Formats: sequence, C-alpha cells, structure tokens
Amino acid sequence: MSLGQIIDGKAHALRLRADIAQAVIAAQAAGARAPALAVVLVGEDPASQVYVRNKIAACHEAGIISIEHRRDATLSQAELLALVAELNRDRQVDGILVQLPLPPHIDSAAVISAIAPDKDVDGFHPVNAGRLATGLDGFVPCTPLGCLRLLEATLGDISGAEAIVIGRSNIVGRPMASLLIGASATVTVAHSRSRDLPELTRRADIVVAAVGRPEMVRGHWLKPGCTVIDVGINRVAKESGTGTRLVGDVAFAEAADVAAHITPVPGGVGPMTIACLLENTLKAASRA
Ligand SMILES: Nc1nc(=O)c2c([nH]1)NC[C@@H]1CN(c3ccc(C(=O)N[C@@H](CCC(=O)O)C(=O)O)cc3)C=[N+]21
Ligand SMILES: [Mg+2]
Repeated sequence: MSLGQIIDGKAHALRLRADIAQAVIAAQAAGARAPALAVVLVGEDPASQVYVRNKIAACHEAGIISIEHRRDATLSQAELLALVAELNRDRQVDGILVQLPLPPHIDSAAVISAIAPDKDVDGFHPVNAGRLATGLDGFVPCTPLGCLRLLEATLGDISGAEAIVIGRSNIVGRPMASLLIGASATVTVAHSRSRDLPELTRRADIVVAAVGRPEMVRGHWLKPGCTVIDVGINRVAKESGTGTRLVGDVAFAEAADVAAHITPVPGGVGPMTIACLLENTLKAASRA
C-alpha cells in the first residue's frame, strides 16, 4: 500500500512544453524567427538514438527548429571540434547539444569546452557551471533544473528544508546541489565514499537520488513524509521471463510507503529533462 503521492513528471513536462510553445508563438508574433537547436549525434548507441529522436520530436511540437548532425563513430575529435566551431559561428543556430556519451577516442570535456557558452543549452560548459556555482544567470543542466521545477511545484518554498543529493556528477549531482543552495535549502552531497548513507538520508526532507545504481535507496533510509526525486534510469533484466524493465535509483514500492511525494521511473524526471532543454533553447534564442 502506497501512502506517497506520485509526482506526475510527464504531466508537469507537458504543461511546461505547452507554455514554451505559447512563448515561441508570441516571440514570432513580435517579429523573432523560430528558435533553432543543433543536435549532434556521433555513433550508433541505441539509447542515444532514442533520446535524440524524442528531443527532436519535442522541439518540433513546440515550434523549435531542430537541425540534426549525425556522424559515424569513426569521426575524429578534430572533425567534431570543427563542426562545433561551425555551429558556434552560425547565426541561425541558438542552441547546441552534443549528445553524450561520445565514442571513447573523443575527449568529451574538450568538446563541451569548445561550445560557445551562450549556445550551451545543456549547461555543461565550465563557464555555465561557474555561473551556476556563483549565482549568476546562465544555462542550468536540464536534469537538475527539471528536478527543481518538480520540487517547487510539489512543495512550494523549500527554504530551510534539509536536502540530500546522492551523487556528485557534473551533469546532475553538483548542479543540483547549487540549485538547492540557491533555493535556500540546507544541502548535503553524499557519494560512494560517504559514511552511513542511510543515516544521512534519514535526516532529509528532500532526497535527490542520482547515483546510477538500481534501487539502491531503500524505504527504511527515508524520513516519513519526505519528498523523493529519483533521477536514475537503469535498465535491468525482468525477474520473470525475457526482456528488461526500467528502474530508478530508489526502491520505489517501499519508498512510496514512507515518502509523502515521490517521482516514478519512467514518467518522473526524464520527461522534465526534455522540457527543460526546450526551455533553455527558448532562453538561448531570446538572448540572441
Ligand atoms: N548532451 C546530453 N544532454 C542530455 O541531457 C543527455 C545526454 N547528453 N545523454 C543522455 C542523457 C539521458 N537523458 C534523458 C532524457 C530524457 C529521458 C526520458 O525522457 N525518459 C523517459 C523515458 C525513458 C525510457 O523509456 O527509456 C522517462 O523517464 O519517463 C531520459 C534520459 C538526457 N541526456
Ligand atoms: Mg541533461
């Protein structure tokens, strides 16, 4: 039996996408051209193909032009850097997204650093990471931005709340911690070396799980009435029969018995990531 209210990320994302579509129409009525996002996909990774397809479909629905640049996995780093430089110069391109992961012979950090910071709609460039960490306006990574939007929609003001972020990646954990600090929460960042993670987690009013370990966060780790945001997307073998299913970093059924609010996987954070990419692309176009 579940006590927790399930946070409908899909519904929140659809509302945000409808708002963005309206804003795109309004900007065009005022004489602007449609926002344009360049999406670069290197190689044939099946998950990346699906993500890119979903991003492009969401752009289209919001009136955002997407320009896909597919290259095969043998593309050299120099060739990719040349493509990024061309997109930086292209005045018709507002946002640039280079889908990760890149093939192993390419240095992702070098590619990310080559993107013009004001076209970096992923918010991964060190300049945008620095802007976020210092409280300046810039591009915020889509996944943590989506998590903050869900928290604020669910809880309203979170100032003074105790939050724990489990995971310290540049893509989710660190920027999530910065956003929570900006919202005046009291923030703990835990990771694989943290001592007594269950005890730390039990203190928290807000738990953001972004470790990439299937169902690691257990129900008895949680404070009753807390809010759980599950960033994990783990494909695991089904118990019975063949095929795989998607699970988060949180053991959902037992966590839902303890938490007041919890995001599901799928249908939680993932759809908000895409909606926030559109939000960032609109922002990039508005600043041009
Ligand atoms: N440059 C770059 N930027 C990214 O933002 C980026 C990336 N590379 N590489 C891969 C990750 C992953 N990511 C997701 C986006 C949407 C869902 C999503 O919509 N998930 C759905 C469905 C999941 C499914 O069925 O597979 C859900 O959770 O309900 C998931 C994951 C963006 N990423
Ligand atoms: Mg992201």
